[in-house]
Amino acid sequence: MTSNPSGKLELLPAVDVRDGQAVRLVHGESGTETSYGSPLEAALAWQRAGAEWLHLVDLDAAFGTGDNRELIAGVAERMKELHIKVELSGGIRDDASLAAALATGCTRVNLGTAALETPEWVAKVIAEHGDKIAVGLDVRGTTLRGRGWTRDGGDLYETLERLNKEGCARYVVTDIAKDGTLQGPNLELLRNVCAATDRPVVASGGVSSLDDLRAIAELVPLGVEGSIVGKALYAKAFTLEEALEAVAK
Ligand SMILES: O=C(O)c1ccccc1N[C@@H]1O[C@H](COP(=O)(O)O)[C@@H](O)[C@H]1O
Repeated sequence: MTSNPSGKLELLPAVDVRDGQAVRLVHGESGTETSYGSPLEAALAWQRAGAEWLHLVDLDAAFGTGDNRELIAGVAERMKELHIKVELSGGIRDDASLAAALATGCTRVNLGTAALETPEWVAKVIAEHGDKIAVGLDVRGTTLRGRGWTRDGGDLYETLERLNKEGCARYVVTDIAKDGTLQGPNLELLRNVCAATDRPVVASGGVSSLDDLRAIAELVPLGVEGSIVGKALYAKAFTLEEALEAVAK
C-alpha cells in the first residue's frame, strides 16, 4: 500500500538526548554513548541542512534514569517556530508525560514501552489523539523490547495485529540489532511489517549510506513513509543535503 502521496521517502534526522547532550548509542545500549554536544545546535544544523522532520528522543526518560524534559521542550518549541515537524519519543507512558509531550507542539509522539505494558491506556490515547500517536516497534528478531530496550515485551506480529485493530495510525520500526551500527537497514523486517499493516511505517536502524536510503525508498510503494537517520549523519558518512537529494523524486 502507498501511504505517502508524494511518493517521496521522508527523512527524520535523529537527536537523542542523554544527560543534556546529543548522543548516539550502539544497539541502544546504555554506556555506549558518543556525545555530539548541544541537542539544540544539532537540531538547528539539521534544520539548516533542509530537514522537514526531527526525531527527538529523551533517552534518560526511556531508560528511567531521569529526563531531559525542559531541554527537549525547548528544542521542540524552537523547531515548531522554524516549521520543522517533530516526532517526540522516550518516556511517554502515562497521561502526564503524554500531556507534557503534546504541549511542546510536537507533530506526533512515539510510544514504546507503554504499548507493551499498558495496552488499555495506549488504545485510549490512540482513540483520543489519532495520528498524533505513533507506536515504536523496537525489535530484536521478532521480539519487542521496552524499558530502554532492556526487557522483552511480546511478539511483534501479535502486537501489530492488536494495534491495527485499535486504530494505531503509524509505526516506527527499529531493528535494535542494527541501530547505531552503520550495518544497513533490515529491509526484510520492513517488508514483513508492511505486509502486516496498512498503516505507514517509519524505518529506523542501520542506515549507513545513500544506497541504504535509496533501498528504503524502494519500499515506499509497500507503505514505508520515512526513515530515521542517526549515526550516519553524525559520523559524516553523508550530509543531510545529499540524503535529501538521494530520495527526492
Ligand atoms: O533511540 C534509541 O537509541 C533508544 C535506545 C534505547 C531505548 C530507547 C530508544 N529510543 C526511543 O525511545 C522510545 C521508547 O521510549 P519508551 O519506551 O516509550 O519510554 C522508542 O520509541 C525509541 O524511539
